[in-house]
Amino acid sequence: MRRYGKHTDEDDIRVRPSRRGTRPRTHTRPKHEDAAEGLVLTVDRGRLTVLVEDRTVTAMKARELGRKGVVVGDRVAVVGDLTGARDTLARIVRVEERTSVLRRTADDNDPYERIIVANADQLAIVTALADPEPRPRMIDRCLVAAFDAGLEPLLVLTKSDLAPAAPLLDVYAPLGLRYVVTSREELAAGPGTDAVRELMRGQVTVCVGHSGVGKTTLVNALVPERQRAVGIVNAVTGRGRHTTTSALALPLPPSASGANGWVIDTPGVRSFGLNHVQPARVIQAFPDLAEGAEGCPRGCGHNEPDCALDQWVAEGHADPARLQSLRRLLETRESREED
Ligand SMILES: Nc1nc2c(ncn2[C@@H]2O[C@H](COP(=O)(O)OP(=O)(O)OP(=O)(O)O)[C@@H](O)[C@H]2O)c(=O)[nH]1
Ligand SMILES: [Zn+2]
Repeated sequence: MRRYGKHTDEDDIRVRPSRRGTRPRTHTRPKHEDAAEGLVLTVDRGRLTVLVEDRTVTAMKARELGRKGVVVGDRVAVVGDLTGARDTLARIVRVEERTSVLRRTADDNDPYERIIVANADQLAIVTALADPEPRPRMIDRCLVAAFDAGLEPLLVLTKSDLAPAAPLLDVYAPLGLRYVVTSREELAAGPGTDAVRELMRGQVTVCVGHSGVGKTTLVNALVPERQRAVGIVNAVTGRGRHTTTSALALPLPPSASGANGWVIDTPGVRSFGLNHVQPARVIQAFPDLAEGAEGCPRGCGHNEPDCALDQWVAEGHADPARLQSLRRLLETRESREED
């Protein structure tokens, strides 16, 4: 497969023996060596908002990128007018290799699972403890997507004034997830917000949650700059508010330690695509079980009669509750998003 997104200078350097010595000679300069580095903040109908140093630049994909998609979180090389001034348009000429990709689920409007965020470290699954009721199937789907993409899950339980967190936390206890319990009042008070920010320091965190769970309340508390950031995007797109379903990357305020990080809001993204998920990848998030799965038949889905994990657990190598949780997660691949 052709690799894209990686541009090495070797491509442009030809080495040949020289009478004067054996030093490689550069015949052609690297393409776009004057390009600036940028971070894609949001995408709207082919227009990308890219952060270049401290400026927000509008850009388009250069023709030479072909069909390759450019998504929020991508590290890119941009050329052209980088002033960020009104009505200027820069060009994205290169997409750097991605450390992770997150796909949104296929839906009625689009039969394909598409990559929506690149280079994230963490997936914050925002769930209200009540109003609306927690939906464990939905949480499970998000967990599978996170494990598959190699992202660290973080459970953010909101509206703690309405219901206790313990029953839900009990369900997830075998997974040993990181979690935080919060409410609008706690977020408004400050220390509650700091506690959540602390779990996001220096990381790129994607936030996902169903409508009404309090995701906007959370993101607004985490990123006081949000309104301004949305304003900049609106100035670029000429719309009244951020109405696209594109993700939007927002900077966390800097902390005393200097590390800040990014929060990526995902309006309109309700779940993540799981059609491509391989059990072998999900089980990597369960090191205690992964070892036992080495005794499984090839291509084992881990819920068949000859799965070696039953024996592994019976022999006391791992907690039966862990195996139960793994099997429940693997089953979500067959469930529908609405379940
Ligand atoms: N009781 C209670 N209500 C909350 C809390 N956080 C948010 N809400 C309310 O829940 C409703 C939804 O909050 P939002 O922050 O808009 O939720 P959202 O997930 O962004 O929802 P959408 O905007 O529909 O996507 C609003 O009426 C909030 O005032 C909380 O901690 N406790
Ligand atoms: Zn198995």
